[in-house]
Amino acid sequence: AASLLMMGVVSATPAAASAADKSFVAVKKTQFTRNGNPYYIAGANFWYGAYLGANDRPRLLKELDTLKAMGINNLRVLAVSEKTDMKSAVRPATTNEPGKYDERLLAGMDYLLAEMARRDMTAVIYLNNFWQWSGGMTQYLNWFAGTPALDPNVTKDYETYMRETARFYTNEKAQAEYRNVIRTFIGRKNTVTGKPYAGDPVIMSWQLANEPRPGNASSTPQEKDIYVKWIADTAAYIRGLDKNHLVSTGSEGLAGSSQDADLFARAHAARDVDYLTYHLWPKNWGWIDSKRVDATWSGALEKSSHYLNVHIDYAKKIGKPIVLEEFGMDRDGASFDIKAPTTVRDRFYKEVFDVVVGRAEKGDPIAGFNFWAWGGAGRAANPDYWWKEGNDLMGDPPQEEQGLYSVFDTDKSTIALIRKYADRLQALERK
Ligand SMILES: O=C1NC[C@H](CO)[C@@H](O)[C@@H]1O
Repeated sequence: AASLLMMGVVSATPAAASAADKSFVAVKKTQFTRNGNPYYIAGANFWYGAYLGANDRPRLLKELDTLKAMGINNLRVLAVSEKTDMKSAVRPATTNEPGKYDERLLAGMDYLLAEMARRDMTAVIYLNNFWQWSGGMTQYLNWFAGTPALDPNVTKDYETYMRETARFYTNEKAQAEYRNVIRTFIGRKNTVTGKPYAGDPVIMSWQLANEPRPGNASSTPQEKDIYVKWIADTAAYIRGLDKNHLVSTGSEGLAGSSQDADLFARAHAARDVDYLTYHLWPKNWGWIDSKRVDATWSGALEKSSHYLNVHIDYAKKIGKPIVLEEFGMDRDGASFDIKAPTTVRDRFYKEVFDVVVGRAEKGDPIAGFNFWAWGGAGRAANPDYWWKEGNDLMGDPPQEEQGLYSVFDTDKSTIALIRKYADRLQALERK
């Protein structure tokens, strides 16, 4: 135990702070509070933040300073990755095989959290992934069910991938190892600050996974019940380890709930799920054709506006805050080139912000946003824009072209837009 303690893997002391400690983000009816004030999220997706904490600290500090300067107060980051043969997954992984965790990479999260705390930022940390780009649930099944980890970028068969990946929820050995990872991670002591994670207010929320889905579009009532139970049980397990931090699911909303509003409500009614999440992807969901924007923009805007508003209405009914923790749009003409304009992206971001910030200002239960995703100083390394091990990491994980949705440090118009709306949200904290 001493060696584990020395490695900062387990904490010797229980969570230092009590739940009454106001420095932790908490929920009060349908709002977040922090340090006794309302708290709003002007956030970024920064999935690779801990990787920079391990492998490129000078770049990490620069990215955090740039993000702080544009009003960002929250980062949504990947906790762990699983080693896999799947081509479009990030390498190296924090988990090389069940129970074998890379301490050097885990210490990357220590450094990230220490530097975020110095900038008064908070972190939403997801502990698994429904998608393949960090190994994720399908890799757990490869370990414990012996099923092949089928990279949907290769098979092009997402329906099969989603149905098979959802078997993760009922595979006992996979669940046991997932809980080992949760316990190891939440029980960790930060090797930079000496603080136990469970007692560190820099963390806002533990998230079950990135975009967990009940299965594919035709998921059965039984699969939906399994999904609801997995969320409730896993959220309760996390609560049992850590009474200080919020718990969230990482759901996309209806798009991640087989378009079943009752399922979304049941899944998020769980006692230990503290707030709701949703994601908005007009291009991924086929609402907009980036090469035919004139013909498809109005339909995409109408669907997006409905999606944005209906989930805030769900949050009102369920009585919990909601965060739009992912949204994105590609560059003009579906280009990946950093020199391509971002006219359509900026127009889309403005529409999103007008709904999110506008309804937050009216006191509705929308607590803010995280745009997807910060690319910062990262640059695509290959003419085909695909990622290879050793290349810069950026907002687009390895399963997507490097430059698809990333907001780079040279995208001045988008950064200015984010800053403007971040300021409006921060103004609400002073009321
Ligand atoms: O969580 C996610 N949501 C959408 C992103 C962009 O397609 C994707 O990269 C990621 O898996």
